[in-house]
Amino acid sequence: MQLTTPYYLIDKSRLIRNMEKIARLRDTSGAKALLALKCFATWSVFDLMRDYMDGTTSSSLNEVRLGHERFGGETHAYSVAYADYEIDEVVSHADKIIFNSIGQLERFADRASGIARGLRLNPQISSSSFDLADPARPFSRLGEWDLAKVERVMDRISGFMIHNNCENADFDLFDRMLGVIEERFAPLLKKAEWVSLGGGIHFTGEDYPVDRFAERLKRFAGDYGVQVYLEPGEASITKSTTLEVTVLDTLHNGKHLAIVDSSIEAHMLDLLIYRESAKLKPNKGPHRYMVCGKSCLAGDIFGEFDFEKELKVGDRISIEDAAGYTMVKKNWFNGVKMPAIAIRELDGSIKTVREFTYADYEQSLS
Ligand SMILES: Cc1ncc(COP(=O)(O)O)c(C=O)c1O
Ligand SMILES: NCCCCNCC[C@H](N)C(=O)O
Repeated sequence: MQLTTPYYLIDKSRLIRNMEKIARLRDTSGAKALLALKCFATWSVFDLMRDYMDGTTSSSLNEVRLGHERFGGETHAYSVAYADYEIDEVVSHADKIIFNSIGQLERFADRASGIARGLRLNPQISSSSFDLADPARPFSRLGEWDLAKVERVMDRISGFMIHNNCENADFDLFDRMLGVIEERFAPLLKKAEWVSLGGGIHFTGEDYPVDRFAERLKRFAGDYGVQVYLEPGEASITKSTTLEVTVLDTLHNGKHLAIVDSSIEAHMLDLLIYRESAKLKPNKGPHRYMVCGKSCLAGDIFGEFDFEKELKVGDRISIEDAAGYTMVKKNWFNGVKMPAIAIRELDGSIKTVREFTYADYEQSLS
């Protein structure tokens, strides 16, 4: 039976391709891999993912709890700032807690004395071409960079987290930036037991030199005597998922337009935030359409794509690469029907794991 659109469709066989690359990297480099829940937190596939990854990392109390309860393994807690009322519960779910600032560390170190504590370092360089996602942007609040200040709190921490990559598919750039990190922070790294190099490294992408990457991580671990962690979000789930939609209307207003039963604003928000087009395959043929969402936002547009045939009401469209920063960011703008979440199992069968109803919409408000 055809499922009713819209729905996100996670394909386990595609997900496994990423997982196998991650597992190979762990074996060859000795690095541990933690899923960044901020990017992808659809726990129905955690049973598959946990066989290939060491655990999760988080950005909030809710995420650390989800990681602990639904994924298991090693659970890292990080937040830009913890509130007094949440710190004890955060600690109860975590193996390690990483503070974003010395101020937070000093405030909460004693309440986190039962688990490993760390600090976020900001190396003041990044691979991000997006100001919005650049942790090293001017006046950044993300981590400490003053070596002397960090030296003074070394007795309260055993490791560091450094996240400065963003969709970085260029190994040489990663390598150079790690070199700068070593130059800047060598005295601190030598005193650490573990270092997380964060996420944003696209090592599961095609043609990424995974062996060189593994060798670099292993060398870094050996030089400083640290356990290296990676926090892949996008790299864990890239190309595993589609957003399945249906054409509701077609118009011609100088261009051919197709309106679908979804919304980029509500269901693939990152594309709108970063001004990127959605991806469609094969995107070939003589009929060009602007594929638009059904919210009232004038710019609710997935992109312009080429089709073999003219689109008509009822046609199905599959939007590619719809796992990262989508389901975790979906919202009820315009009350648009929220996509269900479905999984294509390894035997090809599809099961719906979550549907959202009017009650969910109503209960999201009061
Ligand atoms: C600290 C940290 N770790 C990991 C990630 C995951 O990044 P990505 O999904 O690009 O791999 C992020 C992204 O925000 C992050 O801030
Ligand atoms: N596709 C456009 C850029 C996406 C950036 N994603 C990662 C954001 C993450 N929150 C970060 O800040 O590193």
